[in-house]
Amino acid sequence: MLPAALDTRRHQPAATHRIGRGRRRPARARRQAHQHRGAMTRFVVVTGTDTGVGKTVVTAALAVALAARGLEVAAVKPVQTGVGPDEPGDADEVVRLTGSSAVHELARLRDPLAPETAARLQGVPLPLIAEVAQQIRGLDADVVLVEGAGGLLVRLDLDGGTVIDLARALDAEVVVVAREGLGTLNHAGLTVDRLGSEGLTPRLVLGSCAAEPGLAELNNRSDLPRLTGLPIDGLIPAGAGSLERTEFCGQAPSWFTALPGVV
Ligand SMILES: Nc1ncnc2c1ncn2[C@@H]1O[C@H](COP(=O)(O)OP(=O)(O)OP(=O)(O)O)[C@@H](O)[C@H]1O
Ligand SMILES: C[C@H](N)[C@H](N)CCCCCC(=O)O
Ligand SMILES: [Mg+2]
Repeated sequence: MLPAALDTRRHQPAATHRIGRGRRRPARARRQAHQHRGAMTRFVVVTGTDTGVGKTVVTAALAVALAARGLEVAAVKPVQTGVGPDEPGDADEVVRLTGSSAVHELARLRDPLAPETAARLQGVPLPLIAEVAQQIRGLDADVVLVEGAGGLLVRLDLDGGTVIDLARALDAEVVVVAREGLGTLNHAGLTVDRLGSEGLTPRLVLGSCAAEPGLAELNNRSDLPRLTGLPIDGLIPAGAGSLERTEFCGQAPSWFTALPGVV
């Protein structure tokens, strides 16, 4: 858990239990486990080909699927934009879907814009990517999921830092959430190519898959792996974001054929 002073969310998540887990291990056992895993913590950055592609829902689904493997999972939204002080943001959505209390939002800005733009308009600073990475490294978990804002090149600080810089600072795996419909071949291709040129090898997940896919959706499921060189590791069914927690936690592990953050 982040020390309270670092967890700048204005309101605590609803009273919740761990992701799909029963009682938390006693504090001494958790400290011993954390000391043991120390550098063993693995980081997964969840980015997307765009805003609104399903990064938050995928973050929640990954948290459930990893916890189902017996892993302690934490989730972080470094910068939330477009919500007021007492409105639910992405971190709250992850809490609602998973029941986890290990979910953190580090900064919140009023305008529904890119974090850099929203911060400039609000006249407030943003922590630099290096500072964000340091805070995230302080988390006590086997796997830490980090959701970006918008797509890959959206600036998360006032120094030009993006989720690419954060992934590099955390030596993180990168999950790219893509749409399944027409247009995704270009968006996913651009995103994957840019990550490759940065020396990062992403995984692909489709954020919202129709129960009855049309011509483009069907062909994209084979064209995306063929053109990006990446398998599709997860298909999140359309409507997943509207499921009740019990259904979401029961179904989420089945949506993935491979998981990041697992050695
Ligand atoms: N599988 C899904 N089925 C139905 N609705 C979904 C699904 N995934 C996402 N949505 C809905 O689409 C909207 C955008 O999804 P989400 O918030 O996950 O996108 P995002 O990529 O996280 O956006 P942002 O860049 O703002 O963080 C939300 O209202 C969410 O509930
Ligand atoms: C406000 C919304 N919820 C997103 N988190 C912010 C998306 C910024 C997208 C910027 C852009 O690509 O033009
Ligand atoms: Mg989101």
